[in-house]
Amino acid sequence: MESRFRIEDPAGAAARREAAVQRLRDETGIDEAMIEALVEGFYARVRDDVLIGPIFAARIADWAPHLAQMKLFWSSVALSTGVYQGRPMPKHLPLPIDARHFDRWLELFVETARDLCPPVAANHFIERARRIAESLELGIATANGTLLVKGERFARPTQAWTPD
Ligand code: HEM
Repeated sequence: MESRFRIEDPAGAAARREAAVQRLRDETGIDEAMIEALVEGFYARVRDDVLIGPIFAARIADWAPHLAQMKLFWSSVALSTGVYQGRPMPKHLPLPIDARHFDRWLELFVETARDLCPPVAANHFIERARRIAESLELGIATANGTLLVKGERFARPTQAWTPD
């Protein structure tokens, strides 16, 4: 009855989870201080960016809670700590964004990770950021009535130029 024992052994499950988190910390060198520096550094660049900065500025009045949430998110994503409880998809579906915005977001993320983290850690963050960005873009496309095939990108129709 190995499997029943496991289900009824929350202390054992917690210990196994803790060991898995520790393995990820050891393998990647990622810790809370690195996540904090990455998140702070990344959103400083985002806020200054002409393409995606205004999208955040229009929606985030108080950055402290957003940054705190993003640190929990990256702890969960990079180290599987489970400390982030949110759902990113519904927050992004109403945003006026497409492939161009995701490309810029990723460009800034890659630059920041490479500047602030050793290569193994940077690659670990970047690989996960790419996967999540792709799934958010896919979700946004679907919500806008476009089914993307693998490798296809979501482009909103550009506004026609009119003289004023
Ligand atoms: C064009 C790209 C993106 C833009 C403009 C964008 C913008 C935003 C904005 C404005 C919020 C705050 C929403 C709110 O609180 O109402 C937000 C939240 C968030 N974003 Fe993004 N985002 C982008 C891409 C990404 C990507 C690629 C990831 C993950 C790798 C991500 C992860 C998150 C998370 C975890 C939250 C917090 C959700 C929560 O409150 O639980 N975003 N984003």
